[in-house]
Amino acid sequence: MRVDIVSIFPEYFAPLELSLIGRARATGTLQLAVHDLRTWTHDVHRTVDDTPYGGGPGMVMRPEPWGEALDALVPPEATPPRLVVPTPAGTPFTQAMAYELAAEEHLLFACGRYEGIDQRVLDHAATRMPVTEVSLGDYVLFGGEVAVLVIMEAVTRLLPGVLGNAGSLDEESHAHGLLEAPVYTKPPSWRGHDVPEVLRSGDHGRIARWRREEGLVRTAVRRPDLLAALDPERLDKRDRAA
Ligand SMILES: O=C(OCc1ccccc1)c1cn[nH]c1
Repeated sequence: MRVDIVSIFPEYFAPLELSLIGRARATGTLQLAVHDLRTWTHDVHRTVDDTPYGGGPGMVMRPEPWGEALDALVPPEATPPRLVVPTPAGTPFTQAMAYELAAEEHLLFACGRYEGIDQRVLDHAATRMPVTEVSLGDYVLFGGEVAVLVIMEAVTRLLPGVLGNAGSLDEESHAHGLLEAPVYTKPPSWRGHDVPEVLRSGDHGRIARWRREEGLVRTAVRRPDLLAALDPERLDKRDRAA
């Protein structure tokens, strides 16, 4: 997968050299390039923002630098990338969207700052490539950079070969629409707290049922919204009978 990131703070993305993402880059699974939006400014102050039409607080990112950046990174003959723009006004980012993005050949992340990017940048881009405005949650950050780090981690870990133990993908929270059951490791008793006996029973059917039950209870308590949206097809067949 090829990923381009455009930001006025390219140094935010140094962490993408580390750990499993660093290894995905070293093995060629992920080709990542980070670009400074100011590359595509031409004034002495390298201006990327201006005051908002219609008034209001803050500044808006000017369209021209973004237009030139996208022209440079998406030449007309190239297969267009999906343009991903983190914004509080976006579509909720979910594990399902992480899988969709992980299936793309080329992603281009645009990091907004200030009050956002002039809408015409996205409207024009949409004539040449798919555009996804995505929200990580109902809060406001200073800019899209941190959101891109989150999305990059969620997507990269789904790429083939990135996670050592492939099993850890299909058992994690949100993998089957439920929250994951609690996890334990040695010692069997710690500060007066014991590991649930079932997990040490060796009875794998019983353990699987316990984990599903615990996941259901957690989901009902913490995320009733997920329970309402639960697709019975994704539940284990034994649960559907229950
Ligand atoms: O703050 C966010 O993105 C950065 C951003 C982009 C445009 C204008 C202001 C801030 C964000 C919050 N949830 N998901 C994304």
